Amino acid sequence: MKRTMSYGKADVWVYRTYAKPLTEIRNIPESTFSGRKNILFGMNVKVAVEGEAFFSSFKDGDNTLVVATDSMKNFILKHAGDYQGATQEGFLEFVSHRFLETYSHMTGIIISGEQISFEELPVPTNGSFEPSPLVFRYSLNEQAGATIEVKRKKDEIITTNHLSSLKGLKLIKVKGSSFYGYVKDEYTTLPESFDRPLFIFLNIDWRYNDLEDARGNTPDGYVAAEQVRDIAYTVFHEENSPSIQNLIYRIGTRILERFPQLVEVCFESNNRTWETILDEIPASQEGKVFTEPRPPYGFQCFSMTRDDLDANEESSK
Ligand SMILES: O=c1[nH]c(=O)c2[nH]c(=O)[nH]c2[nH]1
Repeated sequence: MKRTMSYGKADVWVYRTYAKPLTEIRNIPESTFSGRKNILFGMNVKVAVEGEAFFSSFKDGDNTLVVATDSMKNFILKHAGDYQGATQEGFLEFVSHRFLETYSHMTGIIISGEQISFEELPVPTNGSFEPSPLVFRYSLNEQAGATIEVKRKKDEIITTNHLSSLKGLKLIKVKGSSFYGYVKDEYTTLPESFDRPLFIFLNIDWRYNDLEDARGNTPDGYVAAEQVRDIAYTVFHEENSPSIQNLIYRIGTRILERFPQLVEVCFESNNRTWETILDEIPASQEGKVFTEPRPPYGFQCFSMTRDDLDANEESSK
């Protein structure tokens, strides 16, 4: 059995001002997103370092080759100043290659980041409102994420895996969702619902065919988490869903249709459907009252590739 052995640093908060703006984004009908100014480029980074050379630190307490995790934090922060690109994926790949270039006894790096979003704020400018280029609002909403894996292979440093993601998207649709027709047996207590308030938490991951697109250097190549978010809520808005399973399938289909540069989309969804307290309010045509559901919660995991898209096209012919 192969041993698990790595160590590293988490919660490395990086804030870089005036990074290169992200431009030349593919236009899609579901989104007005056209790029990021990157006046503030912030992320929370986690790095794990691999190498057989570290075995003696675990076995014998020999720290001769141990790069302190505190130094790793400094390394990441220092290189944030050197990064010339516009994307989190690009930065994580840049810094992980630098780790292997600098420390010859490191053989692999797994690095991930969650982008800290700061929202633009409109301020009065020349008789109308324009986004302030100086003041931003810290956002507690969903985040763009990325994971990069880099390995040393003989004399080369190779990026062996990459994944981009949208984490913690929380969407409520107040009506137009149902859930019925499921197995009924002696364990069933859930009433069928023909119109439920559907509250979902979504994590969505996507993988590019060519990593170069993820770096943000190719026109129309980069897929922004903001665009994935906009597709997710647009599909939710447009279509009545019979289940979360089917909803995420349709969101995935739309993402793969819009972005031919992607080979795979993966979902993890949570069902947080509110509990109905009042089905009718006498003074209101269609108002209801809800509260948070009690635990436990349901979840769905689903990954899809372009083969699923081709299967859809075949069946609609
Ligand atoms: O969209 C849903 N899928 C399920 O599988 C499920 N199960 C459940 O109890 N509620 C729901 N909702």
